[in-house]
Order: sequence, then C-alpha cells, then structure tokens
Amino acid sequence: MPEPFTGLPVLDLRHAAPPARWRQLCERSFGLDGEADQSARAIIAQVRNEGDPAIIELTQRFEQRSLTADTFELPTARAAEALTQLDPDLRRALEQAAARVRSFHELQARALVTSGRDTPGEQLQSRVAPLARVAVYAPGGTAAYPSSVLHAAIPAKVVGVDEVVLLTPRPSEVVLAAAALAGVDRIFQLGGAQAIAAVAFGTATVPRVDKIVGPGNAYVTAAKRLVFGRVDIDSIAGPSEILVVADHTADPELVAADLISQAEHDVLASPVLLTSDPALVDAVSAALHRQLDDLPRREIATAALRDQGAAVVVGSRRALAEQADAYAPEHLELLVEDPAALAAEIRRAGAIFVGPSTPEAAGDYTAGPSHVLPTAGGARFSSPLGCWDFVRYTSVLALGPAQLREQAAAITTLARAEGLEGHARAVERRLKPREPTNT
Ligand SMILES: NC(=O)c1ccc[n+]([C@@H]2O[C@H](COP(=O)([O-])OP(=O)(O)OC[C@H]3O[C@@H](n4cnc5c(N)ncnc54)[C@H](O)[C@@H]3O)[C@@H](O)[C@H]2O)c1
Ligand SMILES: N[C@H](CO)Cc1c[nH]c[nH+]1
Ligand SMILES: [Zn+2]
Repeated sequence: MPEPFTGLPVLDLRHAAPPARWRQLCERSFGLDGEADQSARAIIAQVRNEGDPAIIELTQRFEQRSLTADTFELPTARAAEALTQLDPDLRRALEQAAARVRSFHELQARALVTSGRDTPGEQLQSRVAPLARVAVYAPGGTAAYPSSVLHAAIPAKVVGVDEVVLLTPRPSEVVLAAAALAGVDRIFQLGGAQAIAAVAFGTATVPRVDKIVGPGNAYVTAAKRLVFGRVDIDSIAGPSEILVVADHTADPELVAADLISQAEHDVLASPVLLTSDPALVDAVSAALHRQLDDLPRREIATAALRDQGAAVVVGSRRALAEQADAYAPEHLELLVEDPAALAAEIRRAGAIFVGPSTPEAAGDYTAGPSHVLPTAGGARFSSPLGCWDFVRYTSVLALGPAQLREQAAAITTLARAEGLEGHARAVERRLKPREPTNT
C-alpha cells in the first residue's frame, strides 16, 4: 500500500527567521552530490576505461536491456517511419508544439550576431558560429519525453548545429517521431550516466560531442556536471521543481493541480507553495488529497510532496518576492493579484508563469520557450536552454600599423609592470625599422 498524503508541512516565516527546513529546501542539491554523484563517477570511469562493453553492461544493470554495440544507434529512417505511423491527433499535437517552439527560437536566434568595430585599419569582432556536434538527452526512465526532444533539438537546428545526436533510453514511437520532426541527425538508444560518459569521451561506436544539453534525473545530471570541461553542458537541469506563489485570490484547486503536475515527474521533484494567505494552506492540502486519489503516478507525486513539499507562509507581498528569489525555482507560478507586477520583482527563476491562464504545463509543451530549465537553485546563475547554448564566439583582432603604434606605449608599460619583458619586445620589434640580415 502506498503511503497516503497527509498534508503539506507548514513553514511559517511570519514571526521569526526562516526555519532550518526552509534553508534546507533552498539549498536542495539533487544531481550535485550524494549517492547520484558517487554512482555517476563510477559509471563515467567505467565507460572511459572500457568503452562500448561498459555501456552494454551498465544498460543491462540499470535498465535490464540487452544491447550490442551495433544496436546502440537507430537509423533515422526508423524515426521517419514512426512519424508517418503516428496517431493523427498525437501527430497534430506534436506538430503544434514543434511549430511554436521553432518560431519562438527563430526570433530568439536573431539576437545572436557577430558584433564589434570595423573601421579602416582596425577590425575587432566577436564572431558567432554554431557548434559542430551536440548531444541532446531526452529522459526515458519512468516516463517518455518527446517534448524534451522538441524543446532541446529544435533550438539547436534553428541555430544551424551541423549534427544533433539524440540520447534516449528505451525510445518510444512518439519519441522517435519527435526526433524526426525536430530534424535530429543521429539517434542512440542509450540513457543514464553511461550515455553522458559515452558522448563526453567517445567510444568505438558513439561519437564524441562538443556539448551535452537536455534534462535528466539525478544520475544524468550528476554525470553532466562531472564531464563539464571535457565538453560543455547547458545547465543543471535535474528533477523538476515548481514554486507556486499564491495569495487570497488564488484558486486552491489550481494551486494543487500545478503542484502535482511537477511532483509527478520524480520522487525527487520539488513542489512548494509560497503564500501570504494562511487560510489557503489547508484548502490546498485538501485539494491535493482529492486530486492525488486517482492520479496514475500517485505514488511518485505523493513521495515528492512528502519529501520535498512545503507550504511556506509569509506576512507580506514583498516577502513573496524575497522568498521566491531565495528558493530560485526552475518554475515559478504566480497566482496573485497583479501577477505581472510581482513578476517584474523576481530576479531568480528559470521560467515565470504569470496568472491563472498560464499553467506550468503550457510551458512544458506548447507555449514556445524551451522547457529545459535550471534546477537546484541554478536559476541564480544559469539561463533556460536557448539558441545561445548552440553557438560559440571567437574574438577576431586585426590592427593596422597605426593602431599598433598608438597602443605600443601602454602595452610595453603594462607588460613590464607584469614582469613580462618578452611581451614588450614583441611589440617593439614591430615598430623598429627592419635591420638588414646577413645571410
Ligand atoms: N529540469 C528540466 O528541464 C527537466 C525537464 C524534463 C524532465 N526533467 C526531469 O528529468 C527526469 C527524468 O527522469 P527519468 O528517471 O524518468 O529518466 P532519465 O532518462 O533521466 O533517467 C533514467 C536512467 O537513469 C539511470 N538510472 C536509474 N537508476 C539508476 C541508479 N540507481 N544508478 C545509476 N543510474 C541509474 C538508468 O540508466 C536509466 O535509463 C525527472 O527527474 C524529471 O523531473 C527535468
Ligand atoms: N516539467 C518538465 C521540466 O521540469 C518538462 C516536461 C516535459 N514533459 C512534461 N514536463
Ligand atoms: Zn512537467
């Protein structure tokens, strides 16, 4: 028998400093440390040392699937076939989501431009160019995520990445169809930390990539963090999170529904209510109780609400913004009076959902911005997955002799102040008239 839901634990911040439990929730670290980090380290070392045989063994151990190296990759024709065979309603939904994600990112990509100064005798540029080969991870453990294929691969293709490699365990037909719609170039039916290690280092069968993007559970996230430096990554996009900020105007049934929508992702998901209305807490707990009753993923959602859930009560609207920033959630939903004004005060959130007609679930599927977002407080310093993730910039410098002469005194003075005589001489040598060489 699964444990019944017994109500959100209440953390009252109105009369005292934040309790230790709230500080603990604000410092959540799924995918950063602990058992997932230890396990991912061992898996990465095994794949790095042994290559394909390690992937075969680990896939058997963690996914109970028997692969051989020649079945790691699926032909893209399989994906094209899956798309043609897809249920028409499902195909239309996928196409609507894909079209909206694509058009949003086409607009976003316009901001990625080569910029700088181009005057006679001096060109100084930040030159932008797409990455060559990127891996997109789409989860496939306890649920299938065709939406993640769209939300990560489409921005890559919009920007012009040469080769998008999809990693996904147990790909379903709809995941394959999404890969075809997104224009994925290669598909590997690999998952977990072993898939991340494979593309970070390369094996006989799996190509090494320049960057790994996409969400995953704590093991996938820990592995991405550990291989960073060998490859780039997007962000820590681990177990899902939602902070619903609600006041006396909020409908408790909507608050509960949206908390559940993220709680059902993972037992490590974080669903939290932050409110200035103490009367809302009991109403939301009662609604959660009712709504969990016939939820297919009730056990997962109940565990997430029990272990990471809370109802945090504050005394003012200002405190709502302050505590939301302290928590820095992946998803922040505002069910308050004048939600747009409160949204403008928030500095730390992966995505903000403004008002009751904007459920977080719309962002997961069709709204347009990528649903791949930083978790574990990463919203303090990371951005949503976007077109910016699929380019890099190179500085290009071209000075004429007059420009070098103009800077020479500053360069040589600074070089000598740093004790780097060779730097100063490299400039002076160019300014001196050439002495004839005796050859
Ligand atoms: N932050 C975001 O942008 C975002 C977006 C979508 C989904 N998500 C999150 O993605 C996750 C999806 O998780 P999932 O589990 O369904 O799929 P997943 O593909 O991320 O993970 C499944 C893999 O984990 C590995 N694994 C399982 N148990 C293991 C163990 N004990 N040791 C080592 N490896 C193990 C297996 O290889 C398995 O294939 C959820 O946490 C969800 O909340 C996050
Ligand atoms: N909410 C997830 C990001 O945390 C994305 C997603 C995909 N499918 C459903 N939801
Ligand atoms: Zn979701």
